[in-house]
Amino acid sequence: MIRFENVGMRYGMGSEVLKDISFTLERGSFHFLVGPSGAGKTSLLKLLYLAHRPSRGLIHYFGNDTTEMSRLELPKIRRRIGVVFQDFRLFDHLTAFENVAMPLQINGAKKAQVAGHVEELLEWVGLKDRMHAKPPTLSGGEKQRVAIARAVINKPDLLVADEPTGNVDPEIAKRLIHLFSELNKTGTTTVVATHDESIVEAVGAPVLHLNKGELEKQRGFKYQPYDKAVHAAQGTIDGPAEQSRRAAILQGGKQDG
Ligand SMILES: Nc1ncnc2c1ncn2[C@@H]1O[C@H](COP(=O)(O)OP(=O)(O)OP(=O)(O)O)[C@@H](O)[C@H]1O
Repeated sequence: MIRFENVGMRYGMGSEVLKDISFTLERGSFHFLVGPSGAGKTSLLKLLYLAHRPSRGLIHYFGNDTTEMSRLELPKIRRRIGVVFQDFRLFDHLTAFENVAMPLQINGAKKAQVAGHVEELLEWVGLKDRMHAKPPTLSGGEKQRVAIARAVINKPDLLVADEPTGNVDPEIAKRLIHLFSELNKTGTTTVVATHDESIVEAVGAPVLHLNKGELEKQRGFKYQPYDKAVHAAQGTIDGPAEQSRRAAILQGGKQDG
């Protein structure tokens, strides 16, 4: 469903912070992303939630090649992705309830439909009694839980979470990971970047291990080379034009900041 092939990424004119990243995320899979500080986890997540374009390589999304997508098409795909940012990015002028309700309202849900659903989710993350509070009055862990509720309320096709348990105690962390795995069971492909080895061990999901911008180990991970995947999906082999287009992109011929 999502495939990276020989992906590189750089910030501006700097050197590559991600190099030759290749993996496939099957629909409905759950993966952890681990690695030391500065390894490139947040950068890889930015590629995954389409906030940044690769400097080389191919990223396929829900059957589309992102290097071919226009800036108008990207927002449509982004609406299918829930993101928990490391720094939360809540709207300070809105209450916890309003922050969580926002993705539903953007998608056109009626106010009456929204209320019950938002309350239920806030209760689940242990914040029902804080739902009318605004982010500046919430603790770090409370903000994190609001950010998680907002990311999952739409049942996204892909959930990307950057250190989602970094500010909460172990009991809440367990609960949040349980929420992710429940959502995952309903079909949401999930990628969680974390430093917390105990969570990785407890869940036992496949792990992407980044080190200095490279994928070092892929425990329990299945990578199918592009040609084989296309061949399997379509029963065809790419024509020469497609092959040379791909070769040019993989060599960095098609750049974008
Ligand atoms: N906006 C940016 N501009 C330039 N370089 C950046 C930017 N953001 C990150 N980097 C660099 O990219 C590399 C990877 O950073 P990244 O934040 O992806 O790592 P990380 O594994 O998420 O680290 P941490 O665990 O500390 O959050 C680092 O060398 C970092 O200095």
